[in-house]
Amino acid sequence: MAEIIDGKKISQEIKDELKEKVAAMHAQGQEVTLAVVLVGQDPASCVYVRNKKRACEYIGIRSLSYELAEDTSEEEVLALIDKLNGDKDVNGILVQLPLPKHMDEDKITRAIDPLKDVDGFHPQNVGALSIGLPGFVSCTPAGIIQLLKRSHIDMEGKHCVIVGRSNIVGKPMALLMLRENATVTVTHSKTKDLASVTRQADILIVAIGKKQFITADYVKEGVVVIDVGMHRDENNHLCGDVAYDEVASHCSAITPVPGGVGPMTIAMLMHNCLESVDLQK
Ligand SMILES: Nc1nc(=O)c2c([nH]1)NC[C@@H]1CN(c3ccc(C(=O)N[C@@H](CCC(=O)O)C(=O)O)cc3)C=[N+]21
Repeated sequence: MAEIIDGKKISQEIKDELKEKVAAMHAQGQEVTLAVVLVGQDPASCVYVRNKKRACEYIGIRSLSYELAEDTSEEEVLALIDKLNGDKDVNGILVQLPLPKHMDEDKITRAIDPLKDVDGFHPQNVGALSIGLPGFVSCTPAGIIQLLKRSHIDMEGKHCVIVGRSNIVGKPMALLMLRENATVTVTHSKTKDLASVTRQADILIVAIGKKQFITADYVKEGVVVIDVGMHRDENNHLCGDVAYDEVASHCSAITPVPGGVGPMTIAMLMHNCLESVDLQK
């Protein structure tokens, strides 16, 4: 039977550790503040933003929320970021993605002060990660490392196959796995005979954004499967990139959706908010 990696429980442990740290910071007169910018009313984004606010409240992080209309201009968003960059009482800045189509996400990401970029999306933080310098690490891949470490799953020398090469999950995931001394293979939509590659994985990390794409024939017996996907199935239930029901019985451990990677993303965002205070010193 596969061990079900409980992301809800592990994220709660992390949030409790952070809550204690924030209490100690408060005792020293140090506040922690996260500014969240949401443009438009994409329902999924609204849910995530609400969950982030709730996590901030729990931990004792002050959250400022900027909810802008869908038709806000790019200049207005850039002006707001500029103001938040210059505000010494703001430690972390997060601009919820996706942004409306009339905005250049790259340009907006680059406008955020790298020392306040708690998402870890700024090129300076991506570069820092790639050569092992201090900086913010993208929350989802950082959360996956924590899931594995806290489940006592050793990464050293293991073959980790990543499916998906996005800038916010696949690529930073590969760098973090290298840092843990795993042997890393990154696969993507142009990979030939994908199943023959994924079947070599000791640890398989799936972030392709295709509903229940990874079926039993993509895995070997005893693999650890991490599912980054988030979709709704025909019954409107949340499901991932992995066909959980048929894959789980082949795994030594697997993350569920919901209750796997998702809650860890938020816990690591909170972690980054605390780190931002130190980086700004
Ligand atoms: N600038 C930016 N930073 C992000 O980190 C960011 C973003 N934009 N845009 C959207 C994605 C997605 N994301 C999730 C966070 C938490 C859950 C999460 O908590 N999921 C719960 C279920 C939540 C539900 O019930 O819908 C779970 O998997 O158990 C999921 C997805 C952060 N993102």
